[in-house]
Amino acid sequence: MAELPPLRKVIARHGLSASKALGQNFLFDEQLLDRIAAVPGDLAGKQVLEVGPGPGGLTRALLRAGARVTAIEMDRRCLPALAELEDAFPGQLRVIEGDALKLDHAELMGGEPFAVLSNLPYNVGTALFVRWLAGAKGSENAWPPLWTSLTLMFQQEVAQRIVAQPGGSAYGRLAVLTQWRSRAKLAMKVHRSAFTPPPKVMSAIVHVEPAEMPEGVDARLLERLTEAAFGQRRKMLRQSLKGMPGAVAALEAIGIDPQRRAETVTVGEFVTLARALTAEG
Ligand SMILES: C[S@@+](CC[C@H](N)C(=O)[O-])C[C@H]1O[C@@H](n2cnc3c(N)ncnc32)[C@H](O)[C@@H]1O
Repeated sequence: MAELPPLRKVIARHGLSASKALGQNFLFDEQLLDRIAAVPGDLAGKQVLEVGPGPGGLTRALLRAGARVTAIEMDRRCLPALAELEDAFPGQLRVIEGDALKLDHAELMGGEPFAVLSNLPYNVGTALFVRWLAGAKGSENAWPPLWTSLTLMFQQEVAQRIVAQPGGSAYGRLAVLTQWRSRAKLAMKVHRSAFTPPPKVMSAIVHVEPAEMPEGVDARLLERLTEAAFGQRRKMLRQSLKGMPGAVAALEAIGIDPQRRAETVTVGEFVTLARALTAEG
């Protein structure tokens, strides 16, 4: 295996001070990076999309695991460090300079299945996550998607919202829109001190795999439903869903008490409600 210089040396050699504007917080602990790369399971020979490789800490771990990596980075200052990795792992790494929010990932990956691993600025990470959850090419019923798993670093509070169960304040739209056709788990917590510079908040890695798509449910309708229900989460459903034609009658028809609040409604119940409204509609 290629012998690589320590990441801190690479950063110093290429003058890569972390840019606040680009949301850069780098990871240097190679053992931690290897553990993150192991979250999706064996990656040997598999296609991986990494967004925001920066100086390439996670990229190295993925290459060591034998993955075939396509990495999208918008900070051109990082490209020379990434080019060194391309040389060290011939034929295993392809670096694309660009904004991941503006690229068609399925096209970039040649229409082949791929795992996604990423440590991104939190705002970009959440925007991409919502887009990946919408399925291939952002089309709501393109399920299963081309991605086989998403292993993503989030601010811990957002990670908890993704995996949340009913009954608590973390449970909301993000949990329902993730869990209705995916399995999501909190894979590991990452202390803020692991980053350079350390961010203000704690982080966590979430791992998501696509599950079977429930039949007869219009994804857009489910989105509208959760928006209305959680938009007024303290109110009873009969109040918060008043603006959605047929919703209150459908609640009664499927045996959900309209006096309940959104945060008590399970993902399965939201799916049943969306199915009833889809059939009506
Ligand atoms: C939090 S840093 C992490 C870097 C590296 N993955 C690590 O763990 O050390 C995020 C990286 O994402 C890049 N980035 C930010 N927004 C991006 C976007 N829209 N498209 C591609 N890369 C982006 C930044 O330039 C930065 O290198």
